[in-house]
Order: sequence, then C-alpha cells, then structure tokens
Amino acid sequence: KMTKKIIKLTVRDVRFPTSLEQHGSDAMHTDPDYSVAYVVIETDQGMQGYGLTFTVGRGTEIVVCAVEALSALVVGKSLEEIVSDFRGFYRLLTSDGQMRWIGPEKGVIQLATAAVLNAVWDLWARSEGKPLWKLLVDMDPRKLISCIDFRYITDALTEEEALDILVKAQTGKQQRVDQMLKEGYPAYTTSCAWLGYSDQLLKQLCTDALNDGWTKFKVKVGADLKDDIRRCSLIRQMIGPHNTLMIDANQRWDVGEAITWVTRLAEYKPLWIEEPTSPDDILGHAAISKALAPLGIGVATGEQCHNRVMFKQFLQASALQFVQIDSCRLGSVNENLAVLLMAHKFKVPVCPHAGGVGLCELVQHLILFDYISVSASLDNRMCEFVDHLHQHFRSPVVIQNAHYMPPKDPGYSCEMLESSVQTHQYPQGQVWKKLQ
Ligand SMILES: C[C@H](O)[C@@H](O)CC(=O)C(=O)O
Ligand SMILES: [Mg+2]
Repeated sequence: KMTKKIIKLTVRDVRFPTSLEQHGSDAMHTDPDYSVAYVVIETDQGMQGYGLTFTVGRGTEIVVCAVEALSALVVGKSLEEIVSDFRGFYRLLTSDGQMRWIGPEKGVIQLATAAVLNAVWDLWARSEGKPLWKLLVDMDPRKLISCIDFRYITDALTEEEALDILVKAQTGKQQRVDQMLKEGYPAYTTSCAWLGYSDQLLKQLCTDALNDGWTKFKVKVGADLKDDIRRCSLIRQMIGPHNTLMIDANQRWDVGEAITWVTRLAEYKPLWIEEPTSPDDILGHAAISKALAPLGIGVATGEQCHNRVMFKQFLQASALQFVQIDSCRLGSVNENLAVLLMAHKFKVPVCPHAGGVGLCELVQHLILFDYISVSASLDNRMCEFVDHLHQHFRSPVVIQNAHYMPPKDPGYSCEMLESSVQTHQYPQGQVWKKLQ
C-alpha cells in the first residue's frame, strides 16, 4: 500500500489577481492578490503528493525559494521512513543547523515548511486511500503523538497529558464521525464584508448569504471608526439580534486604541475582535482581553501566529478566547496537532482561520479531527469560510446549509487543477501576461 521513495519536488508561484475587485481586503492588506507556493512531490512509484502555503502576492517568489532550499531534506527519503519517525522529520526540517538561522520556526521558512509537510501529509493520506481527517481520526493515539514535536511546550502540555486527551476522546468517536458525515461542521462567512467592498455590495452579499442559510458573519474593521460604525450597524440590522457578528482589525491598532475603538463598536455585539494589535504582542492581547471581557467581547487571533510556542504563551497568559489555527502558517498538521491539544487543555475553543487560496480546503480536515478526536464539543466553535477560488481545486470544499461537509476523496484536498496552475503561474501565466 505504501509508496516508496520521494524522487522529485517541484514548487510554483501561483497568484490570483483578487485585488482587482478588493476581495480579501482589510485594514492592513488593502490589495491582496491571493497566492500560493504550490508544491508537488513525486515518488518512484509514480504517486503524487500536493501541498501549498498561502501568501497575498508579492513575496511568493521568496517562499518558493525557501521551499527549494528545503527540498534537499525531502528528496531521497521514503514515505515509510518519514512517517515512522515524523517527529524526527519535522525536526530535520525546522532545526536544520544552518537554515534554522533564518527562522527558527517563523516567517518565510515556516511557511515553506508548511507547504512541504502539507504535501507529505497529502501523500500519506492518499497512500492510505483516506481523506486526511479520516487518516488522523483512525490513527492510534500513540502514533499521533509521535508526529508532534513537544520541544518548548512541555511546560504547558506533556506527551502523557496529550495522550490522555486523545485516549479519553475515543469514547463517542464513531457517533461524532456519523454526525459530521450527516450534518457537517458549522461555518461562518467572511465573504460579505471585505474592507474595500461598497455598502451596496455588502448589502447584496449579506442578503444572499442569509438566503443561503448563513447565521454567522465577519466584518473587516480598523481603518476608519465612522465607516466601522456605519458598516457594523448596517450588517447588524440586516442579520438581526440573534445571528452572530465578528469583527477583524488585522493588527491595525495599538493596545489602548484597540480597547477604545472596540468599546465604540460594542453596541453591535461582536462575539470577538480578531487580531486587534501586533500578532506577536501576547501581553497586549492579554490586556485587551481583560478590558473587553466585561463587554462580552472575546479576542481571537492566530492566522499570523507562527508556531506552537507563541500559541502556548497566548494560552498561558489568557490572551485569547478563540484559537485561530491556520493550516499553512504553522508547521503543517504536525504543529497544528500540538496546538489543538494545548487549546483543549486550556479549555479555549478552536475556530480556524480559512479563506485565501486553499485554506478552507485544508483546514476543514483539522477541525473535523478536533471535534471527533480532541474536543468533542461544538460550543462556541465554527470554522471560517470564504467563497473564493474553490473552482481551482480538484476536490473543492462542499458547503451545505453553512456547514463544511467532510471531504471524501483521499488526501489533504491540496491538489489544484493543472490548467489553473498554468494560467495563474506568476509571471508567465496567461492571466498575468494579460495584466502586464
Ligand atoms: C488578507 C486576508 O484576506 C485577510 O484579511 C484574511 C483574514 O484576516 C481572515 O480571513 O480572517
Ligand atoms: Mg483575520
């Protein structure tokens, strides 16, 4: 069943000109062109694994370069060798004696690690003939633990504690699998209210979303308070008092500014303020959390939280009330497993970041695993959904009644259509040639 040696790795710079219509725009990223460094690994038996990491345009070529630098650590290894000591392989990539200097475990090199390891996990799941979430759910807890690098987090979560969490969650597992296959995992939408959208477009998209059964909505804020008041009031009126509203400032404010600004928006009853300040400012997030708690507003962050050590400290400092894992920011499934387990121990719900290119396709697997094998709870939990660029994937997400339906195809849902890759490759693809 298993494939053998990985003999080739290719990586391409694939960009979509989403900035032309302001899709994905926020208070800090005013012109994002949703992009990926797209990785394909090939085995000597002709099997492929697909992986990617997400960026917002310029700079993708630097991530591509970092993937190329890591490829020598992957090519020549067999899948069996890798998965028999996945922790060791994770360390090999993240702790290379020379390359770790340009991280460690952060920035471009961490994004590249995610792209490469996502391809390895995709290959593993394909070789087992299972979607990734099912590979994880069926895996023996000890084997799962052996994929995680516990270095730097044992003060918050030991291997024994992690194993205990997984073993306890075996109870009722099949019931939760059946429930997910029937109902899917609850989602919220960010598609209606990107910062660059007009009020008219916002209203139209919100009306459509309500008609499609969406009940949870995220709005971009942070550039101009008057605009935020107008847009939040508009969307709250449209969705009514019982649907859920979240706001996202994408790191725009200082700590004090975040507190005053969000206090002014409190009457629209947001469930959370996302990324109020620098993603690295753990104590700042803790201060904001403390100040906003009496207003019933939580702090959410994670899409730019670059490793398990940062998440550990956010949790230890009570600096966030919603953990937003990202399938391509952390070091792939391996590091996400560590964060899911820590979040469970600290009793903080995980509400993944998705959207971009392929982030929905990937992270749905992780949150299904979280529900089925770790948290066993849907309280205060939902996964982000953004309705862009799914048509470029071989196995796009399936949303039904605002829920992610579990993927059925083997793998990690990373494979893109070759025609899409070629037309969007930067700068030589047709789409980009036309724009020059
Ligand atoms: C630049 C991205 O579109 C960003 O705004 C996404 C984001 O913050 C989110 O989906 O949350
Ligand atoms: Mg966000």
